[in-house]
Parts: sequence; structure tokens; C-alpha cells
Amino acid sequence: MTDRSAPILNIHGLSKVFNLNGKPIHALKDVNLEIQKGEFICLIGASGCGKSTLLRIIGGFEDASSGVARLYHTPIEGPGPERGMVFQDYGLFPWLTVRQNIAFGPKQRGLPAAKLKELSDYYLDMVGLSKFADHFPGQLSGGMKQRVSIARVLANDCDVLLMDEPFGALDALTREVLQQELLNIWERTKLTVIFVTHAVEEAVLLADRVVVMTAGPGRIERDYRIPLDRPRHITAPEFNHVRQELTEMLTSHVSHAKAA
Ligand SMILES: Nc1ncnc2c1ncn2[C@@H]1O[C@H](COP(=O)(O)OP(=O)(O)OP(=O)(O)O)[C@@H](O)[C@H]1O
Repeated sequence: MTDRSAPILNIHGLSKVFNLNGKPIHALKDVNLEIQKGEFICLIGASGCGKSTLLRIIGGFEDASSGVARLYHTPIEGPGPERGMVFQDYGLFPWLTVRQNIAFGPKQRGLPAAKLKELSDYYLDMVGLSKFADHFPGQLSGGMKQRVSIARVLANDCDVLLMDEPFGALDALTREVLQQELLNIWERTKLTVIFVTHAVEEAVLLADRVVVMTAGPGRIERDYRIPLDRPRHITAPEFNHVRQELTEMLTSHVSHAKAA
């Protein structure tokens, strides 16, 4: 039986070596991480430190070279409905309408038409796109496409939302709106979120814990709990203080890496 009081994710001694034309690329080395159900985790670090690789291993899209990632005690051996992935480039089906995109997973699982309608209505409303149900992705803005992508993952009833720089391609204003919407959804659904970002401010705004990674090979350098209550205000002095602290953590790793 599944023990729901255990950490939802347990990553132990995880390493990943890619083979690029016969040359080993050490993407991750001895990564250890425990994530509790309902936590919002941000993974942050310099380009190439293995954030996406770690997310893809948790998603089951990539195998570890050694070590193990467990979801509720069970080693992850492939993708599964408990984990939903949201990418920067949306990953929508352009030939399906917004509603059909959202209902795609449940339809594959054989849900009847009435249930599909009810489910898609619910998630269309949650992401504020009810009026756009019959539009195609090509007729939507980037922010709207990302809302569809989030709704599609939620409609699959996952426990863990894996997000790889989901707002990286959006303009600053849309990004702020979507960050707020994501927080509202997270509070409403109690999902566990693992969110990759390059942006310190985004991490301080969203995360319970920020996991700082360093490159060559990628490992966890710091696991930092954000000492701020919610809701957070980016103009507040204490927010700025935490942002500076995290920025210093990140830049000190970059300068140490250069000096080494
Ligand atoms: N399929 C692959 N084959 C070979 N090397 C790979 C592959 N995927 C990733 N890598 C290498 O593994 C390392 C980690 O890559 P990864 O994409 O996980 O980093 P990242 O921190 O997500 O980077 P970014 O922030 O730029 O997206 C990099 O050196 C990358 O070149």
C-alpha cells in the first residue's frame, strides 16, 4: 500500500552521464533530495548544471546512470500519470482546440463524453480560458498557450507538476500574471511543484525551498528554505533581502567555479 505520509519524492545518490560521440558528459553527480507532498520547489543554477536533466529523470523521460529517484517509495522507471510536465514551448497539439487539448489525456483514458466536457469546463474555468474553448493554439498568445498547457496537465489528475522554465519565453507582465495564477492553482490543488528557473526573483516569489545547483558535474550546492510568509510582495524590503542573499549564493558559486 502507498504510504502517503512519506516524502512524495526521494532522490538518492543520483548521477547521470551522457555519452556524446564517445565522450562522457557528467550532467549530474550524487544528487540527494527529499520533497514532501505539497511543497513548491524551485531548481536554480547556471546553464548546463543539470536542472532539466534532473526534471526529466523525475518525469521518467530519462534514465539515471546510477542512484535512484523514488515516487512514494517506488523507483521511477518511466513516465506516469502521477507526474505532469509543462515545457517552455507549451507542447500543445496545434490541430486540436483548447478544449480538446485539455481533454486529451482523460479521453485517452476512456472517460465518457459527458465527463470530458465537465472536466474540461472545470479546468478551462480554472485557467480563465472558458471563452477560448474552441480556439486553436495558433490563435492564442504565449501566456494563453501556457495556461492551456497547465490545464492539460492538471486534467490528468497528477500529483507532481514538473515545470521546465515555463514562463521563460513570456514578456514580463504576462509572466507576473501567470506566476500569480500558478500560486493560486497550487494553493487550491495542493499539488507538489518542481519548477526550473534561471530567475532569482521568480524563485523567491514562488518557492518554499530553492535548490541551488552547480555545474560540472551538476550537484546540489544549497537547499534553501525561503524565510518569507505568503503572499509575498516583490517590493517589500524583506523580499529584496532574500533575493540578494540568493543572488550572492549563486554568484559566489560561479566565481568559485571560475577560480578553480
Ligand atoms: N541528450 C544529451 N546528450 C548529451 N549531453 C546532454 C544531453 N542532455 C543534456 N546534456 C548535457 O548535460 C548537461 C546538463 O544539461 P541540462 O540541460 O540538464 O542543464 P540545465 O541546467 O537544464 O541547462 P539550461 O539552464 O541551459 O537549460 C549539459 O552539459 C548538457 O550539455
